[in-house]
Amino acid sequence: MTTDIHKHHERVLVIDFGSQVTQLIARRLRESGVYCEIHPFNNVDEDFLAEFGPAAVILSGGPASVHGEGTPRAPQRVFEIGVPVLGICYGEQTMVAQLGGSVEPAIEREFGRADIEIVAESPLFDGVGGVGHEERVWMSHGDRVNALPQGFHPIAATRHAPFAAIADEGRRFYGVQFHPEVMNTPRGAVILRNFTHRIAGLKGDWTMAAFKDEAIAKIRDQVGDGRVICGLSGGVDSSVAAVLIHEAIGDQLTCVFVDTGLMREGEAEQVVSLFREHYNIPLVAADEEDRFLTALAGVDDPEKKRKIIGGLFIDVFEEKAKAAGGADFLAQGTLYPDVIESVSFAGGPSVTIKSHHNVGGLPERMNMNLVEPLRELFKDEVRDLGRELGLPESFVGRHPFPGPGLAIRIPGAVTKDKADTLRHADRIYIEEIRNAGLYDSIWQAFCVLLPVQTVGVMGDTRTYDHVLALRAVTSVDGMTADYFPFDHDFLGRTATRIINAVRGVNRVVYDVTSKPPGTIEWE
Ligand SMILES: Nc1ncnc2c1ncn2[C@@H]1O[C@H](COP(=O)(O)OP(=O)(O)OP(=O)(O)O)[C@@H](O)[C@H]1O
Ligand SMILES: O=c1[nH]c(=O)c2[nH+]cn([C@@H]3O[C@H](COP(=O)(O)O)[C@@H](O)[C@H]3O)c2[nH]1
Ligand SMILES: NC(=O)CC[C@H](N)C(=O)O
Ligand SMILES: [Mg+2]
Repeated sequence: MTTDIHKHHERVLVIDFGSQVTQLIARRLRESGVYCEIHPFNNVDEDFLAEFGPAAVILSGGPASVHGEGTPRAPQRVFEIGVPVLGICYGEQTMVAQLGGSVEPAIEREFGRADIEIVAESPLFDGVGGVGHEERVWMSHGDRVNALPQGFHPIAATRHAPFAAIADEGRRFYGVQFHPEVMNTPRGAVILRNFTHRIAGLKGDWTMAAFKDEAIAKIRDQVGDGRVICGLSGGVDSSVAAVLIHEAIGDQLTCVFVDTGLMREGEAEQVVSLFREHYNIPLVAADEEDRFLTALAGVDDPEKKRKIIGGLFIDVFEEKAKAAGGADFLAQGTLYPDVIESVSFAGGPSVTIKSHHNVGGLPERMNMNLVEPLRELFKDEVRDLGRELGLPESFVGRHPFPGPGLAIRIPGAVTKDKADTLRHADRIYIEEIRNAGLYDSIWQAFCVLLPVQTVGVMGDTRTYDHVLALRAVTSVDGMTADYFPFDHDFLGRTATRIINAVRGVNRVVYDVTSKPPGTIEWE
């Protein structure tokens, strides 16, 4: 259902018809200071609409065809509550069909870039252009509107889609065949902002400062005088969650940092000093290197490694919670993308690619309630909140780091020696990335120590050492990723430095695989 936070803000409801890019609608709105939530079309009924009380509604795109039988529709009530409605692609098509117009398979389908021509003045195109202006947009559709409902007129057209944008200015209903939410529609954000700010009259009251105060009040309310335990990894999400909760309830919070022996160089020290010394947050640092390495000895199957690590995390949390006198709540850094229920048209079970370690299994076994203060936020918003809370940039801007740590960057059996080698190489690689000013342009970068030895020659001697792979990707949410296009100078310089400095490595390669078909990590 809806969250409590929204009650204090102007809010937009995004009704999801299953488009691949629905999340981007929410991002664009949030970027302009508007709070919104995404809900699947089949969860939005009259009661829900009344409770949510949207100031405007956006209907997303989707894979179905409006003229197909039994395809999704927006709840008719959406058009009766007197708020502005914007239909995007499928959203435009279903709005047209539901209000008395019609949709047909297009003669020419349009995928990719297209130019629309504005054919009537409309507040939707304020600052974009007037009649006759051509604007670059991104299209992805096989159907098109061929007759408008009463009250509508076209405001933009393409050669193949005479109703590329439509408006009923009286009722404040708008439809666009293109996707304003994607970056490939350069002025899409302006168009969405026109809808929320000019047409719906929203002020944009969603700021991290406001969020912070409300979240603190909400945590106090939920936790009362209970005790909270929080797994702290030193990553962005758990760090921000911990600092926020600490502001709310102080010493009722205990953080547990597990040093798995599979962390990056200096990481354990940094986490402990930041949280103990700078924030004075009670932190149990559990040095469990031996335990993790012993449990992993000789295990080379990636899934087995992940399961062993996940299980040990739970054991350690359980022990530390008991030692701290028990806990009533478990804090997690769950983010909004983890929460959104996406609409699945494909059906059928999905396959497990990797068992991501998570502490989600913990509460049931330990009988604790969850505190998840970041559930409404995207990662970049979490970073903003971290800044708002005064977390140093060195934490806020960090690349994500997986819970299983270096274990999944050492294909084959993990040993302490290998972990040390990898740590050393990784430190140099990241240093080179920082020196080149590239750290913030890369979403995640790391080294992988391969279980392959090759022959080399160093100082006239034969070597027979390991191959190290460098990985760096760009991404928005880790779901898809592209390899980062380093220049050859950078790669050459970094390879030389690593081979000279790191014992046990005599060859360096760069991974140029995107995701899909690869994954970001190698295991
Ligand atoms: N070494 C660790 N010690 C304690 N808890 C951990 C550790 N590693 C992971 N966790 C727990 O698992 C959760 C999920 O890890 P995840 O890597 O997804 O998030 P994060 O580390 O907070 O942020 P980031 O995505 O930036 O790395 C963390 O929020 C934290 O609660
Ligand atoms: O907390 C985590 N526990 C895990 O078990 C785990 N496995 C992968 N990752 C991180 O998730 C993102 C996507 O990784 P993949 O493309 O390799 O699946 C990347 O950012 C990975 O680093 C994990 N994070
Ligand atoms: N991107 C969309 O929303 C596509 C809508 C519809 N499936 C079409 O092909 O026209
Ligand atoms: Mg992490």
